[in-house]
Amino acid sequence: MEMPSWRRAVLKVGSALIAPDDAGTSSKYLLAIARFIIECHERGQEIVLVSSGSAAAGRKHISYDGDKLPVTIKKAMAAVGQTDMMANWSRFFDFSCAQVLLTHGDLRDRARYVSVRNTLRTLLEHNVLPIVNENDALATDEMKVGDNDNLAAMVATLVDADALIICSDIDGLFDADPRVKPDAKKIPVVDEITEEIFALAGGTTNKIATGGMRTKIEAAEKATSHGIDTYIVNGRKGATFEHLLRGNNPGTLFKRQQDPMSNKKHWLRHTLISQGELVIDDVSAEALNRGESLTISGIIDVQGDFNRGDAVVIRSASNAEAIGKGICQYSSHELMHIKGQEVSDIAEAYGYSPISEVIESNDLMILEDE
Ligand SMILES: Nc1ncnc2c1ncn2[C@@H]1O[C@H](COP(=O)(O)OP(=O)(O)O)[C@@H](O)[C@H]1O
Ligand SMILES: N[C@@H](CCC(=O)OP(=O)(O)O)C(=O)O
Repeated sequence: MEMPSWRRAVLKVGSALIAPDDAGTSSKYLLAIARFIIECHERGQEIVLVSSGSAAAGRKHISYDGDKLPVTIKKAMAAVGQTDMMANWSRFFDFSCAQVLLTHGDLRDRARYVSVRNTLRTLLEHNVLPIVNENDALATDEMKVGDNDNLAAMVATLVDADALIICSDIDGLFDADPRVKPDAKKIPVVDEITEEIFALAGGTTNKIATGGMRTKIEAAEKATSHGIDTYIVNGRKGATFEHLLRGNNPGTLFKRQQDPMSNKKHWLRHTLISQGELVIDDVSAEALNRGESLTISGIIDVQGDFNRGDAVVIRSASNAEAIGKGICQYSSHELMHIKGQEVSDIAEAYGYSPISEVIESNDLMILEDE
């Protein structure tokens, strides 16, 4: 099967390929992947590599016998394994590699998001191979993306890639986990990611991997909604990369949506985590649907504890469904005092005149827009 051509791709490589035998990093599978990256460079196709495997690589430096790794041990393994993982990649290339360690905190802050985007674009302009991983050594639960499939999708939208290629230890998405159901069938193309597609996904049996199939489908959902074709392929097979170079689809292709979201709306929808909720009246809900901003007078209720600049979900009082998400210019504490009031009344009562826009239309994403 033919695959669409691409100019810039994000290539995600899972832990099972970096450190396959529980004995630190290995070149066993990376050689074919590195050859693929070199060939893409020679053709003028740009690659951003998102590489897992720091914790898997670090296992040989920090011994731990228990079954479930404590977070501190995993972080220590990631810190020591990250340098091994980078060194293992670098030795394959004549061009330079750059280490870029990110957390979700870097991606949900718009200024930091734009800054990372500029850095990655500059590295590509200078023919440097960016190698991205989550900054596991210091990321806390609140700060982290948590898995590199979703991180790779966020990076793909960040650099406006045309393709996201997720290299795993399996041939693609099957109608059930083939390790559990050996007669499961591979699905070559997914036109639309629905709940039925998510229901096919099981977890991982690999102790050091994070996602399993579910996070790969989440990543495909993020990327395809940004107009990025997404592939899940088997990185253990050299033939995979020969197929990719010939323009064939060796795994599962999740087709990009024809009507992708704008970069900022995508960031709001898929990268920002909401910290609270605003319940608004029907008049305001209609105004939002017309593309207007949300004002103080339309707010009926405020839920959660959030600061200025945090993302919040918006619901209308007459409908339980969320209608949108946006960046709030007020904290929950401030809004509790002024919600539902006209600016002139607030000025009279409190002696100051606040801005009436709680969420500007530019910082707002209506869910029906998708
Ligand atoms: N429907 C499915 N199709 C294919 N693989 C599946 C499915 N459900 C669960 N899996 C499991 O997902 C695993 C790949 O995810 P994971 O172990 O996290 O790999 P990686 O380290 O590459 O991210 C496969 O080895 C397979 O056992
Ligand atoms: N950031 C982690 C990997 C997290 C992850 O998603 O792992 P995997 O499921 O193997 O892609 C690491 O480098 O160990």
